[in-house]
Amino acid sequence: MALGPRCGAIRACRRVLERAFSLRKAHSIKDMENTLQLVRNIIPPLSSTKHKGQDGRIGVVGGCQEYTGAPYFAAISALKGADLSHVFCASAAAPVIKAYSPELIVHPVLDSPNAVHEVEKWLPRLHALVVGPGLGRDDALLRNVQGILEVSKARDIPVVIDADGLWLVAQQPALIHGYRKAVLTPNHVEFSRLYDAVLRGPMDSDDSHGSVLRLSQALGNVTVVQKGERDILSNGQQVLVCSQEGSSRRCGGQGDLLSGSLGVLVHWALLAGPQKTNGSSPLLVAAFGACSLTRQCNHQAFQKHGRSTTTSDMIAEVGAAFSKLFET
Ligand SMILES: NC(=O)C1=CN([C@@H]2O[C@H](COP(=O)(O)OP(=O)(O)OC[C@H]3O[C@@H](n4cnc5c(N)ncnc54)[C@H](O)[C@@H]3O)[C@@H](O)[C@H]2O)[C@@H](O)CC1
Ligand SMILES: Nc1ncnc2c1ncn2[C@@H]1O[C@H](COP(=O)(O)OP(=O)(O)OP(=O)(O)O)[C@@H](O)[C@H]1O
Ligand SMILES: [Mg+2]
Repeated sequence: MALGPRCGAIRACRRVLERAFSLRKAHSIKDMENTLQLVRNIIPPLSSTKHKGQDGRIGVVGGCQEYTGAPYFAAISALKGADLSHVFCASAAAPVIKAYSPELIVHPVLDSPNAVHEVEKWLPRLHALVVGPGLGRDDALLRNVQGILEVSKARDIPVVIDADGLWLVAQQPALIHGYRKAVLTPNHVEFSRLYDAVLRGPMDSDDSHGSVLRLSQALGNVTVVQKGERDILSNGQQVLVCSQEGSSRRCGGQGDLLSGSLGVLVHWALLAGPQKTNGSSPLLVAAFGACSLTRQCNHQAFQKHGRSTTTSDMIAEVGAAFSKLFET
């Protein structure tokens, strides 16, 4: 009997908390829907008057003897929206990547002494670069990639930097400091490494929004996408959260799908400009689009394949996931 009023108070308290939680959830669903609408605004219409290349010519810089899957995943994901997709890789990786797909244009140049020039001559024909998937950490390759980043910046080419490209940036943050056309896509470990290198101290794991915001600011407002259970995105001014439903399957290669699709979305977003993104940064909107797409692919693939889901299964879902999210 004595517990009666206390139980009532606990129930009332729980109702208040549940209501607050469901309001917060409703609010974040509304935010997500508003941002998805901005992504829809930047997608170029398909048209019979366009020529090959107009919807995007994307380059992936990565691929070495050990890693051939990552550059393939990134490049084929880019090609699901773009018209042409190039891979600039080490010579040992090229025949393997070519054999995975006749649809990719593969240049075995990354370990050549002229690597920077060999890539630079293609830059006038490319709209964006994705730098890092499967690059490895060989010093000579990293030096070449440093040169490629420098010439890309000089030509104002947008760059998505992922995987071992982030390793390079952690060694030399000045390489991309203040470059407003760069997007970094670190996973949990890559983010801590970058944060440590740039802010010279461990991140506050209880404040992921603040950590992403501070890293972006410290890099001169470069866009940062911290991948994880929820993806947190910032350009040092705004913070977006993507919690599109995925699954609990965490096979390797999902980040490559994200960076490749982001390559083409970045091009589309910059082409569309801030009037189509309602004043939000086009790069943030593009990044939100790539995060939502990757997570939706993961969700759909998991429905069909469960625990055996692989990144190839997710790539097979790109078309349907894109339609569901962006062509509704
Ligand atoms: N099939 C392929 O060729 C693939 C190649 N990959 C390449 O492999 C190279 C190394 O990439 P890694 O991502 O392994 O980078 P790192 O070598 O920096 O390793 C990161 C480590 O952190 C762990 N990790 C990841 N997320 C974590 C989290 N949330 N919490 C705790 N630990 C976490 C991973 O298991 C991994 O051991 C890159 O070049 C990458 O592109 C990957 O993209 C996966 C697919
Ligand atoms: N715990 C999680 N729950 C749901 N989705 C997640 C979780 N962790 C990562 N993701 C999603 O998986 C995708 C890839 O993120 P991940 O952290 O696996 O990247 P990665 O380690 O770079 O992948 P890769 O193996 O390609 O290198 C992102 O879209 C991210 O949103
Ligand atoms: Mg990765």
